Amino acid sequence: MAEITLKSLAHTYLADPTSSEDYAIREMDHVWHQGGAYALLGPSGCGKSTLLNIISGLLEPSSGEVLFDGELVNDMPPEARNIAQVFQFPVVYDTMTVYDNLAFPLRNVKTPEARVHERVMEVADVLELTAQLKRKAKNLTADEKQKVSMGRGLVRDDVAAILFDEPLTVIDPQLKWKLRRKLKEIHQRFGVTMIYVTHDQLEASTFADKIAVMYEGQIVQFGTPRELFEEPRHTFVGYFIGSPGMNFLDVVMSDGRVMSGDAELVVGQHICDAVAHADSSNIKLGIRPEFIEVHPEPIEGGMEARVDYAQDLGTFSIVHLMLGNVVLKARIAEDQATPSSKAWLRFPDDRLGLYIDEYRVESGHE
Ligand SMILES: Nc1ncnc2c1ncn2[C@@H]1O[C@H](COP(=O)(O)OP(=O)(O)OP(=O)(O)O)[C@@H](O)[C@H]1O
Repeated sequence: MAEITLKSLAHTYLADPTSSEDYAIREMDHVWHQGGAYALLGPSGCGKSTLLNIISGLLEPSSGEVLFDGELVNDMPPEARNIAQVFQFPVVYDTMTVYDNLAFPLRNVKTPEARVHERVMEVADVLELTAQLKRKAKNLTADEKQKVSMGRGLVRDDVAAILFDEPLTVIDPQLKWKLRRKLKEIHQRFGVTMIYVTHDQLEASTFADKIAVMYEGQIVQFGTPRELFEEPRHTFVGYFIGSPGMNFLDVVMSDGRVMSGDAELVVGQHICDAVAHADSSNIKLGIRPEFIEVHPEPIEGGMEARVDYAQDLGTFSIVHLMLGNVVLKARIAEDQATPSSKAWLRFPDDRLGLYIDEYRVESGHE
């Protein structure tokens, strides 16, 4: 097992990059601590696979350093890095039995047969493959093949880390959930560093203790699922995490008032001061749909809004609102009255985030 450090790492696939947009990985520093269960979460094309391939050595970065336990590994080939990688699609030897497939990575490093047997049986047990051990891999279903592929990644206990690149894509939805829990269990049992790539927030938060959210080649936040939900450091994290995502209101200061579109916002003095002193014209206030207070009657400090419509989703409703010409979504619990045409909104001070140039700034909550 190892601590993996990325120092001033950047990668471009172009021969002559001219701007930061030409980089699949924009310069970053990051540490994956030994033994952690991590997710690398982000939309398609943000650079997740590129980053994994740089860690495993399949790809050489354009600049920067990759260190395992402080040792520079940039020039080390993938086989010497001791990294197990599980890909989106199964990598199995069709003509071998399941047992031999699972044993392969161990025999490859000359593990004694008694130990091979012990580990194969242990991994087969966790992945519920024991009954299939004697079958040829070519006769397995796609789900079973991917389980074998994952097993091959998990079977060695001396690896620096195991990297999973969207490993459950081909798995039947019902089995997906079960396998995610299994992976978590395996992590707890074996304690190896795991980095799990996905574009699915649910998948990331069921597996990982900490999630790195990637956007346009950068890790914009690294935190627990709760931190990402409660204090998104970047507007992208706000949009991407949560369902629906965070509301963001473009704001400006006008005659001493904080305005969003044609609506005056009722916010604390420290927010007014921060907006007034911001050194940018890209200023947003963010608030999660869960944290907007929605009142059916006028209330002190309430901002009058029009109710467009409400979606009843069983245990809660999503109310679509217009505050002046600004569209907002609020989430209301089932036991709370859903307003029909008008509502009065309050933004609790401690739930508001101020974002300047897309990054959250501390606004000095009182
Ligand atoms: N071999 C390559 N040659 C050129 N450009 C590439 C290559 N591989 C990836 N890219 C580009 O690099 C960027 C990052 O791609 P990458 O595959 O790392 O993203 P990703 O987050 O893993 O996406 P996905 O979830 O779709 O796999 C994208 O713009 C992609 O088009």
